Amino acid sequence: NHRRRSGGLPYPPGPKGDPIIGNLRQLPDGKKQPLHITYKEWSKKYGDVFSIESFGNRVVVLNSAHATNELLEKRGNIYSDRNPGVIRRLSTNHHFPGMDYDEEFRTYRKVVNAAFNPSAVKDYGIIQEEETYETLEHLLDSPEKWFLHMRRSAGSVILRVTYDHKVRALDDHLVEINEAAIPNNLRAVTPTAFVVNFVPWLQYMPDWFPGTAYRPFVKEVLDGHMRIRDTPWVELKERMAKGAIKPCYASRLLEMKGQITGSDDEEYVIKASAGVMYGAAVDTTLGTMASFILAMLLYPECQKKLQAELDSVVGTNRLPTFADEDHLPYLRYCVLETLRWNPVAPLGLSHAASQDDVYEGMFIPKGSIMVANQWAILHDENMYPDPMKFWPERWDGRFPQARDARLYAFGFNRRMCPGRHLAYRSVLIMAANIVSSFTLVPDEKSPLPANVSLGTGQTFKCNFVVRSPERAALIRSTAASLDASD
Ligand code: HEM
Repeated sequence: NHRRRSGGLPYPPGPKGDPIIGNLRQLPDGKKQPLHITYKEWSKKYGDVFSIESFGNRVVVLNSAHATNELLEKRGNIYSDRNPGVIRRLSTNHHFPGMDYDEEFRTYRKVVNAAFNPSAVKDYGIIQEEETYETLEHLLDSPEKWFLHMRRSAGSVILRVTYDHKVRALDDHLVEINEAAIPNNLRAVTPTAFVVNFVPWLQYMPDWFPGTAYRPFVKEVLDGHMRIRDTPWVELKERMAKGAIKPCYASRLLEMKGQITGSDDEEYVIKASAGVMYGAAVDTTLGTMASFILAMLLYPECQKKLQAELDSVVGTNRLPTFADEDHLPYLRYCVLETLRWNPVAPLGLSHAASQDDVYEGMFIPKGSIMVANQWAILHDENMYPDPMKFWPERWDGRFPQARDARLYAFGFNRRMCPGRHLAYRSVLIMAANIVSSFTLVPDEKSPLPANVSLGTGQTFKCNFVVRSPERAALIRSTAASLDASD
């Protein structure tokens, strides 16, 4: 069958496996070193496109911009499904990040883009500024809890943007139901997490049969989706009925209801799409902020240069706003460099092939899981010389071959992160304000990690030294004016 479908062409090369279980024994578990590093090493041996296989499931790993351009971008129409695991499929119920690239998915993306395109996102700038100023005050009060303050801030930005719901503390009820759903969602999209993903006929066996214990898990995932969709929606509708709501993703889309895609169930699409935002936004934005802070600690000369730019453009009598962005090139380089130097999703979110395909003489069968090693691309020395170094100046035009880090850090083509404009601006405004108000100094007794990885809850110590009593007073007075307008 393979010979007929592939015309005798080989699969992309890879480590030699065993019969049936394939590469199961070679699969790195990521404990010794992160997977993206192992994959980059293997790409030197097998080529920038290599593959591994187990129980007939093939994973194709793309380690170069050339390969992601040729496949995920140019042939995006056949490489935009999600991984074909049974669990992913069973737990996708209107959860669009897990959907294949089908009609329903396209409706969701249309709706999301209507409220998250670059011009719509500008309207949320005021929310991002206010949450940033509030975080500065929290950093003055309890700098040792910087990670928690930023978590609150990231949560409040996304819940205000989505539902006009302000988060005052991390015990907020919407934060809690969203946080509770995240681990299950991550497990649901991990192809190796359940036997039934490898042995699909298990789904037709009775509950007593070994390997069917995934069923309560799927129910839990689906229940979690319902909770995070319904709870804020009911509250939103109540407040809208009273006329007590500021413009946000949900209200903006409800005003356009019926005109976005023409479909009858547009309100359900708005509600279900809103429900995925917290989970997609918080850890990613927070991880990127933590990477920025780490970079400022490890590269104090960059921090000094950024402070000098902010001082000369913004001065000392006010805090940075989005209106300053165009005058702060070094700030923009620092944010791009953060996304490149320590991408928080180093292997992105895998896609899948919806058809058989041939690439440079290699056969890629339908259903293959496509992993883009975004970290390897963002550390390709042909585009980014001296790639391990945090070097914002690389973005000043001196390397014409350096493609914008956002083209890789946010994924590809039809699945590319729809929150990228919002995310970029969240990091930019927070980075500007923190460095303009504080000097970040490493803690002498605690060594710094070399990088930050997502979802581990791993953090590090950083001293936030306010730059002057006047700046502290400015933070207090700005935060007080926010409280007054609340
Ligand atoms: C710096 C922060 C962020 C990074 C690095 C990031 C990165 C990514 C990546 C790599 C993907 C997978 C793309 C692909 O499959 O090719 C993705 C998907 C997604 N992101 Fe983000 N993201 C960030 C912030 C956000 C924010 C703030 C939101 C919401 C406002 C968001 C919403 C989503 C959604 C809904 C998807 C799924 C898209 C789909 O399946 O079609 N992300 N993101």
